[in-house]
Amino acid sequence: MKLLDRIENPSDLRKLPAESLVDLSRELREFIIDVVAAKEGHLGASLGVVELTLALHYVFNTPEDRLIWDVGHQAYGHKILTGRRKDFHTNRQLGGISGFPKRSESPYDAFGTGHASTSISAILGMALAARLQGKTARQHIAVIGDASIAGGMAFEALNHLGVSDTNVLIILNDNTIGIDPSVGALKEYLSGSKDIGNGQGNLFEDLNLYYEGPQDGHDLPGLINTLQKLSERKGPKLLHITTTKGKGLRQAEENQVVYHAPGKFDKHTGELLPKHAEPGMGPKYQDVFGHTLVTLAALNPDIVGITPAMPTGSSLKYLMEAFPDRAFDVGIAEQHAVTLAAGLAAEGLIPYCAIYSTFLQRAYDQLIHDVALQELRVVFCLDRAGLVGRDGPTHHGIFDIAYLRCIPNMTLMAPMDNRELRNMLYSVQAEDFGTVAIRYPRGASQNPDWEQPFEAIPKGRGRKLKAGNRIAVLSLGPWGQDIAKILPDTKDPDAFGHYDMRFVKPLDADLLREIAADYEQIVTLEDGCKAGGFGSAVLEFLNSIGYKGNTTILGLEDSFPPHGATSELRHLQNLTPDNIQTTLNQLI
Ligand SMILES: Cc1ncc(C[n+]2csc(CCOP(=O)(O)OP(=O)(O)O)c2C)c(N)n1
Ligand SMILES: CC(=O)[C@@H](O)[C@H](O)COP(=O)(O)O
Ligand SMILES: [Mg+2]
Repeated sequence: MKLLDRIENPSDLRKLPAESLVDLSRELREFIIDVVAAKEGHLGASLGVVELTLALHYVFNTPEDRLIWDVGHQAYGHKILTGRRKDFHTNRQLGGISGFPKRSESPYDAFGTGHASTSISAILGMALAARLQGKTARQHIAVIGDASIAGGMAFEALNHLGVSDTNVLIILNDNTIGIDPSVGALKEYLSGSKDIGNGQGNLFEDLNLYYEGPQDGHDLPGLINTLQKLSERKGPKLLHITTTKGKGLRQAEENQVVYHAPGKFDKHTGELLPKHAEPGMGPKYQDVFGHTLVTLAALNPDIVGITPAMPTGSSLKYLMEAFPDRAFDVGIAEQHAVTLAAGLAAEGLIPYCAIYSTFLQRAYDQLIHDVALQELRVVFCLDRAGLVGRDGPTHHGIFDIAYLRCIPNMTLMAPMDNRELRNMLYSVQAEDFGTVAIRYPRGASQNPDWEQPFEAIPKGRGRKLKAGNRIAVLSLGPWGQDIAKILPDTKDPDAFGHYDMRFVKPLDADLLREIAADYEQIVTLEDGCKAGGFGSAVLEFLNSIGYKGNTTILGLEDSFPPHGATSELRHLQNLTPDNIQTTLNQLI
């Protein structure tokens, strides 16, 4: 029997002699590789912390001692050792375990994560609570990566931690990379000062933390030793370890960007399995964005690009390659990215700031105070808008319509397909739309021949795609393509008109008046939360002009959608193309 099969939870682990843990680390790595090869998910980060994970659960008394994993994409080993080995094959599947720590899933998941740089604040909160509640023996540990510790929240928390006199241990897992290589002065400080442990000018010691390191994070006996020593030391402390992302799988070590989340691969050879593109599909929306921006930047010298730590994911990397001086990866720093864009715009440049919809949530005040209020011309390219699939509730980009449309001076639009995305990106530099957000989803678009000559889209103008005589369907974004396919198969195709509204703000008031005059019913459709979204905006307008017909809003219910394939999540919301067709038939 394998050692790993004997571990139901960390108390089993703690019964093992320390000498057997190196064998266990091999088994744990192999287990992660086996499952992720077939089921997909985040790989490199978990492989890099196998020794750390074993050492932490061996030395500390989890779950009584609190352990938080920043971002949480590196917590697969933690899940496997804490009661979820048998369920691990369900990782990120609908109804299965989450790909991130989740409080409702296990008492060992002390804090839910997914977005970066939260762990130090959260663990400090727990440590302060322990002190107030008289739990003086409890230990509090946060594991944070070299890219995540550069995030503003982490710095804010370190500032507090250093004067807190709490029982907190921060483990800085330094593998010199985030998803893409880490950037910035802190990265240079960490990688350039191999002897920052010598006490001279050590940033962390200067912030009042007891510091140990840099230490080899793959030396399991060494780690256990250090953690045992640190567990006996009171006060805030930081252990700096160096690890290799992807450790134990050659390809993952050599190609760390791709093997961050590689998709399916051969568990024996490590080679990626080919992805089968569906016939008739176009490139990913991200690539349409990335390549179009390069074309536009060549035409317009005022264009610059910004990404907070997602050059590959957002495809801003193409601009970084073509115009290195005009593209900025600022690291995990969404708030800085937005205000940086404001500064560039204030000087007359046109920043295209590519941010995942879910991560822009973090920079809401910057968006209002630094950009919109000052009427600055910044183009927010809101990637991963709508349901994102297996990353789940921490990552769905479903709130942006609601949180953006209430901001004065904003223009908010969504392309129905890749050509429209291309034309929107073109239009916002040809004409001044002010502060703009263009939202588009994760993954493949339709239309292989998307690179057509640019056509300007006038601000606030939707378009009629099909006339009808009873019910108007007003779609926003790519789900409009489903409508175009569904309508001919409804019970009465002539009944339905179809409008691609393109803009949530400003709404196309002229077109809406026309629609209200011509149709007895209106249906809206969006890949976003219904509460306060596009449908709400249309309903508010129709109410203001005294529309007497029925309005049906189709969108996501007032809940956090779980993780799973996007098609499954649409099914749960009654929003697959088939579901929508049924709904439309019922309205006739
Ligand atoms: C606020 C926020 N921005 C961006 C991301 C996307 N993201 C997930 S993991 C990651 C890199 C994390 O790097 P690091 O902290 O060094 O951990 P490692 O992957 O190297 O273990 C990024 C940018 C995120 N999860 N949260
Ligand atoms: C953990 C994290 O936040 C990222 O790795 C995220 O999973 C990336 O999502 P995409 O795969 O959509 O780029
Ligand atoms: Mg890292």
